Amino acid sequence: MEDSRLSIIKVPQRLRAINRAFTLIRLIPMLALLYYRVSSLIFSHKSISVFPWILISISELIVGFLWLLDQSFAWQPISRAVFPENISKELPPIDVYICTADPEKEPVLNVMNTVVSSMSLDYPPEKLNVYLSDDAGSPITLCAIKAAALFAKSWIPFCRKHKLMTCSPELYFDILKTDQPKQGNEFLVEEKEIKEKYNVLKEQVENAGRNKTPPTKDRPSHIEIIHDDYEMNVRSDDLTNMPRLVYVAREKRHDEPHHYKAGALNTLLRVSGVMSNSPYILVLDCDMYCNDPSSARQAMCFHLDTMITKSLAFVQFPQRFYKLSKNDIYDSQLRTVFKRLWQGMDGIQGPVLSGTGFYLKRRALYGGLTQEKGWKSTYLYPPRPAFLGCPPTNMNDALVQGMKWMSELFRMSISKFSPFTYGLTSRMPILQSMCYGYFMLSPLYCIPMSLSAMVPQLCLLSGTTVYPKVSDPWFIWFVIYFTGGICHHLFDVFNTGESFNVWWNEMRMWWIKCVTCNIFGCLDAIMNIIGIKKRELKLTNKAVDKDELEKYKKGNFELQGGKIFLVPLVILVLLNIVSFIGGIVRVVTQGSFDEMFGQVFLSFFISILNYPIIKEMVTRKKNATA
Ligand SMILES: O=c1ccn([C@@H]2O[C@H](COP(=O)(O)OP(=O)(O)O[C@H]3O[C@H](CO)[C@@H](O)[C@H](O)[C@H]3O)[C@@H](O)[C@H]2O)c(=O)[nH]1
Ligand SMILES: [Mn+2]
Repeated sequence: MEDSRLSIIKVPQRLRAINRAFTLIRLIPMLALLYYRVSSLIFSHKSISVFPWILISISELIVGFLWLLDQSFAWQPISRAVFPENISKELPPIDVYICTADPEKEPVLNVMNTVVSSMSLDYPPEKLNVYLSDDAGSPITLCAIKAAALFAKSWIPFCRKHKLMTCSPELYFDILKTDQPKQGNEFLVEEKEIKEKYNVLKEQVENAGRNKTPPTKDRPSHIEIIHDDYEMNVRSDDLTNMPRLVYVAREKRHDEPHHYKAGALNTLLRVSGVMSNSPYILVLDCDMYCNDPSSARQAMCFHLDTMITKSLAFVQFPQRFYKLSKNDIYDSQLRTVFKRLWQGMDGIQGPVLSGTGFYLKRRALYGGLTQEKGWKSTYLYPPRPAFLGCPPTNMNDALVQGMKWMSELFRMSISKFSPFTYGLTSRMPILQSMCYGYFMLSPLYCIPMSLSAMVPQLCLLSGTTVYPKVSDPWFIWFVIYFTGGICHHLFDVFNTGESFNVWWNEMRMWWIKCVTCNIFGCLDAIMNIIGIKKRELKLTNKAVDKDELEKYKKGNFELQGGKIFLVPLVILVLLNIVSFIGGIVRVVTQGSFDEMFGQVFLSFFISILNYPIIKEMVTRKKNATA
């Protein structure tokens, strides 16, 4: 019985117990601190400066509230494993959707790698249909997809014959050379041949790219079947049959909203509805190479399981990245999201749809995919990444992306889908509402993080205290609260098999995002809402600059191109250095260690956390003056 299961759930009991203990350990000091803040303000015998005190109290209140919501993710984390070899039912057809929007920012060769790798999925080819939506309607992409289809005719049999795992040619030849599973003369000869064919494809794509035509704002739709074995009646054998490949550029009119990716997906739904109408859909961004041909079968371990399929809307895979530097300074692996938040949500009702890398049941879309209709989701974090994307390699790209999210989340938090209206009226279970609430309100972290990097420091410079003295009995609560948080994070990082360095990088990047992306995201949303600024979704840049990549690999930040975006970061970092130095001088000359310790420590902490940023600023300054 046990071995015929398609999937299992792992409930990490120890982790759950430790998480809950940490929640308790921090809840008590948090309440104590809030009491201390309010009571000092009301009954204070001490001379406190009211204004900074209130600002700090507000910060701590917001942090406390968001922290409370955040505990919902740590309450019931689970993980899953699947056994595709146990599938005995007939596999259902799948439509693959790939969206691209701009041949400049999204290199066409990479898009073709996504296309080719998805065509190479280990799935019956007559049950796989790949649709590429080209929102630029670019002749370059159309030309490239034809060349890619030709290349796939050799590539797919090569992958199938040798059972290759890495089915994106770019990854296969360029990055994962070490991944080559086969040896032997025959294989090496074939590999050489296929490499030459890939070089031809590269050349063809490059040539197509040379003849740049500016995108037209108005155009009719263009739908073209690029390859269809069954229509062409070229029934050959199991090794050479290919999935159907379709190119779709939807109609666009400059005065009509096109709804970005959502609009593109809607078009694909309608087009594929007529052509193949498969019951399952795999949604991919143009930079998400399929990296494990078995991902479709893995997803089917849930969709074909009679115990869960009825209410299962989609199976979400995490977004993982190639070319990640060992020292992941931009925290691109998003460990917290994919190993903590998503697994936490999976234990409650399943993760939210994260835009790419999921196998969706078409039927779940009829009448709207909402939780009230009882739809659920599952999450799979397999050992081998199912899909691989391209990480940002400079601060600007890491920012732009974060800001987009923050802006949209903030808009949502004050829309009719806000956790306060939607969560309460839809009678969502409490833990679930907390999860959604956390996502939507997390942009607000910008307030406490900026205030706590500014107010105590300015007060330190002017000699005002905002924390209790070290000798004050209340001080210990601050210590427990602060170190409790640090320890919980550290435990979580170690528990997911990561190092001390990851913990430090995550903390820095989280802080940086709070004082940049979150601030600008909130401002952007507010300006949209009051109508000063038009809402625009900026595409993330996927073209990697060679020098930038080098710098990234060495673990150095690239601040160029950030402009206004980095202003708050630079100001806050400088302020903390100045106030740390000023604070030390004051403590030494006035002997005020007891009352000033908290503030000196905070300035010190923020300064050392941002050491790589300081280093980069100094290097840039030097280079500029040299
Ligand atoms: O008008 C548009 C704009 C974008 N896209 C495509 O949408 C995808 C995602 O855009 P990208 O700029 O790469 O956004 P990211 O910040 O990387 O996107 C993350 O966040 C988005 C939600 O904000 C999700 O939809 C994405 O799947 C997720 O990867 C890409 O394939 C684009 O080509 C279109 O098809 N049409
Ligand atoms: Mn992307």
